[in-house]
Amino acid sequence: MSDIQFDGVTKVFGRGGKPFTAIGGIDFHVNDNEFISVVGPSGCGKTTLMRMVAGLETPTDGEVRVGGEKVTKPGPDRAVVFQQFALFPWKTVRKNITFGMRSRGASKAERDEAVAHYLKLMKMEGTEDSYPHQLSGGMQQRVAIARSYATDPGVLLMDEPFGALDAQTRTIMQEELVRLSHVNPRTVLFITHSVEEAVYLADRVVVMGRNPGKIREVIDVASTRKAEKWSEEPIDDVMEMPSFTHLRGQVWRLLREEMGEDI
Ligand SMILES: Nc1ncnc2c1ncn2[C@@H]1O[C@H](COP(=O)(O)OP(=O)(O)OP(=O)(O)O)[C@@H](O)[C@H]1O
Repeated sequence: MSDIQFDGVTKVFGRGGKPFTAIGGIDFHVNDNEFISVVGPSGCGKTTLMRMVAGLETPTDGEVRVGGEKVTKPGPDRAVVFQQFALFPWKTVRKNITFGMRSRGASKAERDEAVAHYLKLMKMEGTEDSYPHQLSGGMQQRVAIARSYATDPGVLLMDEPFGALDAQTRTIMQEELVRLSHVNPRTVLFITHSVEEAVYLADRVVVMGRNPGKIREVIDVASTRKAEKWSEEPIDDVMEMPSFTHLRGQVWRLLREEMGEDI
């Protein structure tokens, strides 16, 4: 089980000698294998929330539990994918993908199998021996995603993973992530500034508000996706469906209210 439980999670930072409440008491449950997108105005605490699940930041009050265990430090059960690809430039694609597996003591046969499996899923066969600088930005990010899956974490934490990609590559990556999450379901927290991306990918979209950071509303997408068979259609067609534009409008309205004078 890799569910995530937030219980009264509060984070206070010291800023300029004064306490600043970045997250003001969040209670929320992410189900095992559920895909959650998180949207909200800049500075509402999305990254801070994710860092607390990753164990890179400790709540000032309350607690985060993953699979029932209180998070106190980073662990192999939680993989993080950031906007910057964060590959090792001096290692080949193969070695980048298997990095976490090696430190876990996986055998060569297991590593070879994982490389073949994920490169096939990512449509990147034949790039095993390439170095990151020989790949496009989209390909590098696919390797980063393959690496995070290869360590077999229960929870994937993605902070604007497609933010640095051009629009076309981003669309391809979104489709691939949906495909991957069918073949290889994981509990995912996905931060994005794109409302379309949030709605397209998620089972539920969490809209956050700020001052202090809190959950404003949670919007269910999974039931609509299933009823309208989104996964059988190409992304461009899904984004034109009334069921999609309705949900997108709902998230937009909430965000607009939260952003107030900023837009
Ligand atoms: N280490 C820190 N020390 C002090 N303040 C911090 C620290 N980290 C984050 N903050 C503050 O906490 C608030 C939330 O930051 P966070 O990066 O989590 O927001 P965000 O929603 O991810 O923003 P963005 O969408 O712009 O990336 C911001 O006001 C930020 O300045």
